[in-house]
Amino acid sequence: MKLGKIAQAAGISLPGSAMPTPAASASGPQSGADIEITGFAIDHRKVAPGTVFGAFQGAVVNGEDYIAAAIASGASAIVARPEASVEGALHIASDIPRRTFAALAAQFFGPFPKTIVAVTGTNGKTSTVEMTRQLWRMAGERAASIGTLGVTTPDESVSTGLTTPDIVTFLSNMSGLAREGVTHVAYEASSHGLSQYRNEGISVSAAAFTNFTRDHLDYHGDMDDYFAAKMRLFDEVVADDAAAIIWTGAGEWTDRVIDHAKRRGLRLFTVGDHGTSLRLVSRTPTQLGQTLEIEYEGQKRMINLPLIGAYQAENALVSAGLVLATGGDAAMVFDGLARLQPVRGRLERAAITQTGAPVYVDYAHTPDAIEAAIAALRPHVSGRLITVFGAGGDRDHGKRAEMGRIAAEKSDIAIVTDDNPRSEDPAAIRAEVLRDAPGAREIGDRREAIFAAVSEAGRDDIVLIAGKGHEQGQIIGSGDTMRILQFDDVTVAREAASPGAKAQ
Ligand SMILES: CC(=O)N[C@H]1[C@@H](OP(=O)(O)OP(=O)(O)OC[C@H]2O[C@@H](n3ccc(=O)[nH]c3=O)[C@H](O)[C@@H]2O)O[C@H](CO)[C@@H](O)[C@@H]1O[C@H](C)C(=O)N[C@@H](C)C(=O)N[C@H](CCC(=O)O)C(=O)O
Ligand SMILES: Nc1ncnc2c1ncn2[C@@H]1O[C@H](COP(=O)(O)OP(=O)(O)OP(=O)(O)O)[C@@H](O)[C@H]1O
Ligand SMILES: N[C@H](CCC[C@H](N)C(=O)O)C(=O)O
Ligand SMILES: [Mg+2]
Repeated sequence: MKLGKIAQAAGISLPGSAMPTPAASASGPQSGADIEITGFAIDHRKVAPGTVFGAFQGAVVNGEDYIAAAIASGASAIVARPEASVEGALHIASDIPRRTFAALAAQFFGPFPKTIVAVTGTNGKTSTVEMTRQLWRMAGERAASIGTLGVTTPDESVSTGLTTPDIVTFLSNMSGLAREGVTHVAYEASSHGLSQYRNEGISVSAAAFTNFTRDHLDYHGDMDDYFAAKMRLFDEVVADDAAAIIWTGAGEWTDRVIDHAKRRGLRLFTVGDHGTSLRLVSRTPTQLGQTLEIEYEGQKRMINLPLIGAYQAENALVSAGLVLATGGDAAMVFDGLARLQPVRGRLERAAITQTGAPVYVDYAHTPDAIEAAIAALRPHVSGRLITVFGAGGDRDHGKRAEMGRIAAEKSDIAIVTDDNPRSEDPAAIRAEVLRDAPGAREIGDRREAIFAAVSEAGRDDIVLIAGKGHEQGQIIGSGDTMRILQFDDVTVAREAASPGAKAQ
């Protein structure tokens, strides 16, 4: 495809073109319009002849340092800041190179599925995109989801390693899905992904907000900065006529999201106790799920959701909002809610101990999520709630003591263990988690901790294993010495619960 055609479709002017744009312009030895483009890359090691290379300043290295190497490998054009030095290829200069790159790449990779929706929020993104995919599938659509669980299509699920893949992977996945006949995609927009323009250039018909609490302050600095990253979804990423599906239970943050959506002129669709589009009138836990009374378009309905916990009801209703706001049929959506399958690693019942106590695996890795997971299980415990959890290394330190405090306060027994120590000393992470957790036990080895919890559990107790959910490994070390040791909470829980189980 010719660069001129790509740039024109993206609204970016190349030298000699009549169409100026304030954000980006191009200069270089030739106009560039006639250059035949073969691909897009953000890593110079993936550049082939005819590639457009995006040279971005990163958290670890400066991609501009690889411009010469990219040109040596055949890059035809470089998207970089105006001050970057580019010799021997067209310099597409931009003050926000990641955005300009995304806009160009999207023209190259399209067409994309017709209905694309995005979900942001501190917790609940994976659950919500997964439930949205399920609701569409039950309504007969060919649907997929992209997020922490990877790319899930009607036929398979493939891991990408990140919640929000890099822009090139994201756009090529999207076009691959379109080629497979997928028409509906729900994707997870993480704050890292949003601040790094990893998901741009496509037409997003609706965006949802689940909640906003502490996480990732290692990367974002403070809550306002973290929130601003998330708000790019509503301010810039979604289409002009998109819908904004907003959970109303997030206090002042809900009001702030509503302000952003209004300012952008989006169609507001509020969901929750105070939702005006989809109202949650009441919620009653049942043995295996919960009954939700909801009100939609003036009509009240009862839904038997086959999942436990307030948080799962919230995510399910936000998913319903996404499907309804993008043209889904109400009767099908509400019938679908009663048939939702559990999301992997989110309050997944992994085993029943020899004494009859259920063992749940959950992905809670923030203070708010630990609280939500415990609250979900509380109505189902007549004995003790035993929580096994830890905090990840090389991530927000400030959340650790808060996670410990909440787990110790809200559980009957809290066991602090390891969860992906990465480059840090695991004992030091545990010490931070234990700081405000009086009475909590410390068992560093995660397998031993799970075995201890399971052997402690009596008939009326429940065990919660939090933090790793669907993850398949324990990440130890970083850089060249990084290793991932196979570890799956569900498998270990089953081993611990089997007759004659031994930790070693
Ligand atoms: C902090 C962070 O988000 N880093 C991600 C980001 O890195 P960056 O842009 O800062 O990249 P960098 O490593 O400094 O390099 C800068 C540029 O030089 C390029 N480069 C680099 C080296 C080289 O030899 N050649 C080269 O061209 C890189 O491709 C990059 O474009 O872009 C990289 C490429 O897309 C990601 O792999 C990398 O994710 C790292 C591995 C990571 O751990 N990210 C986590 C924190 C993350 O993103 N998590 C979120 C949120 C999770 C959630 O709450 O759900 C997620 O969306 O997964
Ligand atoms: N709506 C919610 N409110 C509070 N806590 C929630 C909510 N949804 C999920 N959680 C908690 O957060 C955990 C992670 O859920 P999920 O994977 O859906 O979130 P996420 O936003 O995708 O997380 P990540 O940022 O790691 O990708 C759950 O296991 C649960 O403990
Ligand atoms: N996407 C989240 C997942 C954290 C999961 C937890 N197991 C950990 O390693 O901290 C992150 O990268 O912060
Ligand atoms: Mg996720």
